Amino acid sequence: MTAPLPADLQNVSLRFPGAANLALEKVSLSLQAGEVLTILGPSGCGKTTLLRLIAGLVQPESGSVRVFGAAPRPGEKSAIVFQNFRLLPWLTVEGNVGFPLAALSAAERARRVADVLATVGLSRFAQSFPRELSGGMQQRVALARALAADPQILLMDEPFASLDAQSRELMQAEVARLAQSRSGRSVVFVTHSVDEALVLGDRVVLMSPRPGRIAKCLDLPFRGSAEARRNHPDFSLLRGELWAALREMVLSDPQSDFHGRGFDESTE
Ligand SMILES: Nc1ncnc2c1ncn2[C@@H]1O[C@H](COP(=O)(O)OP(=O)(O)OP(=O)(O)O)[C@@H](O)[C@H]1O
Repeated sequence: MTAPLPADLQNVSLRFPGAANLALEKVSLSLQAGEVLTILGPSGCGKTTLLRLIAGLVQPESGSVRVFGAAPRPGEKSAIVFQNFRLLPWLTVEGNVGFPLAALSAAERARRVADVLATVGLSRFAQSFPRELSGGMQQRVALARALAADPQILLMDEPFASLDAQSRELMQAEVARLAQSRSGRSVVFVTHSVDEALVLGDRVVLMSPRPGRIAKCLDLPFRGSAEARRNHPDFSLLRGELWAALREMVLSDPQSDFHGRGFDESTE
């Protein structure tokens, strides 16, 4: 018997109460063990909703969502890292990271917290408060908190969007390292950045809005470091292809601020 997939969505449709459009329409997607799936698409195409379905935080109207062969339950197999960190300001780094581990004994909790803080390079800051840390470090704490529960699926919702360019690159390298270091853990990474999707993903899923659908799924022909990927002969080609598809979606979407506007390629 083959092992159940980390996540398997079949023909999933979902409409939020009162909404004119389906947030997702007939989305089918499978997540393999150990893979990094990057999800790219314009605002409102349902990227976050897709993550929330896998996390068991929302239910499909029709179709099925299975996580390791069962209906997903929040906090069971997956953990989410958000764009805005969501740290508790009155707790230290150690307190924040250990927060979801309340059910464990104090000794086991301390061991796990020390472990994940070492993984993200923050052992020296265990007693600091979030306000004493840079944005990049706060996002490392959020990542450590997600890893503390040892989830089999790490769901990342534009986690580096509010970081400066340098911190973002360092954090991307961190995620790439994590993805490679523990075989079996899968990552679903939502981003608005074509570059980030290509630098981190094994596969890139491009979504289109209103209703949210999967427009394209690319199996990337490169792996490894950001530098190795950028030097691959197909990198620019895929980057151009994804950009063109995104631009077309945004320009043809009546609800987009850019609807109907033409861009002169030479001035970009
Ligand atoms: N709780 C909710 N109630 C009502 N509508 C919602 C809710 N959450 C999302 N939506 C709507 O569902 C659609 C998909 O939203 P979602 O947040 O998944 O998109 P997204 O691709 O993640 O967008 P962004 O890139 O702007 O974060 C949007 O039209 C959004 O307005």
